[in-house]
Amino acid sequence: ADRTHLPPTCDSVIYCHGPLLDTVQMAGLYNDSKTFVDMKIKVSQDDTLNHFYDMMNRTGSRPTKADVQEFVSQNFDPEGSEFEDWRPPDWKENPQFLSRIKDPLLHAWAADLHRLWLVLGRKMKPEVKLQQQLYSIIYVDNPVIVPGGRFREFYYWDSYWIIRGLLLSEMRDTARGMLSNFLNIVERIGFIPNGGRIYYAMRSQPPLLIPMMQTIQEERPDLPYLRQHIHTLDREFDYWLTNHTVEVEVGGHKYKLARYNDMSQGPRPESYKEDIDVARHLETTEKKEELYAELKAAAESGWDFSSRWFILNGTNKGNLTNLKTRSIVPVDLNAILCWNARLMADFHQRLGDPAKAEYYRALHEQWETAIHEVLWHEDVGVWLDYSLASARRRDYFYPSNVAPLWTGAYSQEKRDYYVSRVINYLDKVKVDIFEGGIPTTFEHSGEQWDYPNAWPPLQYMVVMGLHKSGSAAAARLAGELAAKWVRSNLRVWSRHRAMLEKYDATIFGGLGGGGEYVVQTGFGWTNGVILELLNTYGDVLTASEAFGSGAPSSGVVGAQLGGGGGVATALLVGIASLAATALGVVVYRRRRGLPPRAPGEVSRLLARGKRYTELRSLSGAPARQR
Ligand SMILES: OC[C@H]1O[C@H](O[C@H]2O[C@H](CO)[C@@H](O)[C@H](O)[C@H]2O)[C@H](O)[C@@H](O)[C@@H]1O
Repeated sequence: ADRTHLPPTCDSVIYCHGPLLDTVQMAGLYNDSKTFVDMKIKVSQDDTLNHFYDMMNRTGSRPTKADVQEFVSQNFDPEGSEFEDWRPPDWKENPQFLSRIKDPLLHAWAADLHRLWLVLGRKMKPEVKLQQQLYSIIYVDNPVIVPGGRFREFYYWDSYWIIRGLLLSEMRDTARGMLSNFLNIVERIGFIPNGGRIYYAMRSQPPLLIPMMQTIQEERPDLPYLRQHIHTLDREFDYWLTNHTVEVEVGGHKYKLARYNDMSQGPRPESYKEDIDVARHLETTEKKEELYAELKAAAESGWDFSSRWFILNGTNKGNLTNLKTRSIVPVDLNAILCWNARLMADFHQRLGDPAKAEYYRALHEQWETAIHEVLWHEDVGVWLDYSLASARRRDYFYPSNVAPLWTGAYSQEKRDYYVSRVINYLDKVKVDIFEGGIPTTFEHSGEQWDYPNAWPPLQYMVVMGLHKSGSAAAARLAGELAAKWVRSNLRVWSRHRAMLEKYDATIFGGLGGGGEYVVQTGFGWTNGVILELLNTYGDVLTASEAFGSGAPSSGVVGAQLGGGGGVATALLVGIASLAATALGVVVYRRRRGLPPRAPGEVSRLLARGKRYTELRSLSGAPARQR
């Protein structure tokens, strides 16, 4: 397709396209390409460009790295220059939800996480509003809570979990301020960009604005606020309907479903060199542009990057050059949009607009039908992504396969049926045998949204989907998965005093990795998810569990000991861990009705120093390739 008529990622000839960006980013001055595009221009855009061309003339258009570094130092202030000190005024000690957390260790940890909002709050200096052209940050009136680390600005889908966490912390003004920022941005830009920088302004992220409004309304109903902003919500929904839907024909019927997309030219400015390098082997500009579009669409999905978006000979093998994000209809995106339609019908009903309510009700029904007809698979017992390229399902495990349970995007009359099939599916793929959480995929591509990484929003979707499904078996599984996630996060916290953006599913207390930047700490959505799990399970959940319960015991012992050093402690932890793992194998197999392992088999594996990871091969799950 011809993409030459499309606009660049944004107008700025400094932050989004043009020779200056190309020269600086290709010089590779920083470990992280995002550093440069987050810097503030010292003087004016025109002066900066003049200084750039002076430097190019001086060096015969072949500047050395040192020349480029000097130019940047002279013309730009460091990243993060747009913020001033800010303490959220609505932060207070001891919000009520803490009292629901019975276990003293978990209680103390929750109080620490509540305190982290103070660290992650960002308020823009007034001059940012007056001199937008000197910054890449998108100005918003209200302070925000950011994810943390290199993510110094708001992120669209992250903010859903952040806002929920803030409400538990009784930080209503901050939460509502963030929602108001988003509503204001939809009015200014027409949709919510991936994140709060102009270089993100041509793509979005999973559409959670309408659920954010629902979250705020649920916590404290405010009809006038809803009325004031309902048209903005209409606009956000319409953006997705207009720019992201495709027609899918199955069994002679046509259905409308959504997929991620991109309508701009050029590589991602924040990962400029990385994208140019991936596209390097392609001969034509047209082919390069197609690949850039796939990269940007993958970033829009929030799963940047993942084998989930690879298509190679009809499989999910390959690498970034095989990205075909735009050709895949994802379960989670459609589950979220179906939910959006239901919420919008409800909002309009509450506001006394039956015509609009009916419009969204019809859309919701169509979406629900399409999800069932195209994405649900009776033989597998779950929803699966759909490939537009091959007109076939993509039968791979992703936590997002069960997203319709979370968003309620299925016929409620058949609830028990869907729920029991999904539990069987999760059991079949052995989703609960991983020591550190649910892995993102079973493919080890080296990308960050792949095995063995485990991401907070995905744990949340599965746990909450099961938790609220009304089935006792589902609730039990939800509780087990939640306990494992909470304890593994706690393990990392007790060792490193850090909350991470992602973890390693295969190691209790394991750190996430892979992808194009190092694992980040902070971390907005991680804290939000843990706070909500602690709020949900705090009356029964403990930081450790007694032996023999089938829970992952190996790391729990360490967490109890606070990850302390010393040979004796390490030995104790080691012995207890081996015993617990052996016991875990027995319990795991018994619970699933599997015959016990041959005598000595488990101890032989344990003696080889392999621990819980081996449980996966013992039970048939893929082995870790790292
Ligand atoms: O700079 C690379 C990419 O970084 C972001 O993606 C990752 O972090 C986000 C913030 O936590 C998260 O929303 C996203 O799911 C992560 O993959 C950014 O969103 C991407 O657009 C960007 O290319």
